[in-house]
Amino acid sequence: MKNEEKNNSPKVRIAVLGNMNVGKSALTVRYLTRRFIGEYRSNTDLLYKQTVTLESGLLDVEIIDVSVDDEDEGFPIDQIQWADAVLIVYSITDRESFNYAVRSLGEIRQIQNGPATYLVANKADLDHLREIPETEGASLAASHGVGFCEVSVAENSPNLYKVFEKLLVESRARPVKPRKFSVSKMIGTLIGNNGTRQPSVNQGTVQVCNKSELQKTRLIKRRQAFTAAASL
Ligand SMILES: Nc1nc2c(ncn2[C@@H]2O[C@H](COP(=O)(O)OP(=O)(O)OP(=O)(O)O)[C@@H](O)[C@H]2O)c(=O)[nH]1
Repeated sequence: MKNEEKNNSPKVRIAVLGNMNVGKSALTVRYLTRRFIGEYRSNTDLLYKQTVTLESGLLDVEIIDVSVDDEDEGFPIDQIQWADAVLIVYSITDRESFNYAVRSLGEIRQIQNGPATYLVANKADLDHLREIPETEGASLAASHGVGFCEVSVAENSPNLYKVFEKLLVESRARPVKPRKFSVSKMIGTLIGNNGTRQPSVNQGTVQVCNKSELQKTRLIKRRQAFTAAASL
């Protein structure tokens, strides 16, 4: 945590939130590595760290891929309060994932000085399986005053990069967020204190958060295999 405290470069934290199987991991990994990983299920939060280049210069970005599973019914308020920006993802083929997005937007709305938020409808390539018209997503976003677009992570929609950039730029323009938790304490809570070995994500890192040691070990091994395949 010492490094965390010493690092003075600008930093933005993004939480990627959405129901199961909507493509949160695929979206995050696509943004960070430009690669599409087809099979990427996990039941553990993952924290990605990477330095990205914006027009305004270098920016340290941390992205938490928030895991949702059947037993995990509560809204992940800690992760949302930790974040400067939230990207809510649903799948156009899955009405339940849209309902989850509706609930999440409602929860975020109740947070005072809440995070910059964007709504993303994924799997636009599966139009033949569509359950949610684009207009419905757009009007949901408009009713909460947040940005919206449809993307296909599989087909590498240019819009998905624009969404992350908009959130980063918007978060940078906001006053520094008064944090309820110390950064060190919050990161410690999210990732545990054993973050000694971090596999690389295309010059960034990924850390497993929260769950059992067995899951951590298994997932780190999967990520190492992935990063070996995905490094440019
Ligand atoms: N057709 C299509 N499939 C996609 C797209 N994005 C992701 N997928 C697939 O959707 C499935 C779920 O993707 P994940 O990235 O694991 O989704 P997730 O939201 O992280 O899922 P959880 O781990 O359950 O939280 C995988 O089989 C992906 O290959 C897309 O744009 N189009």
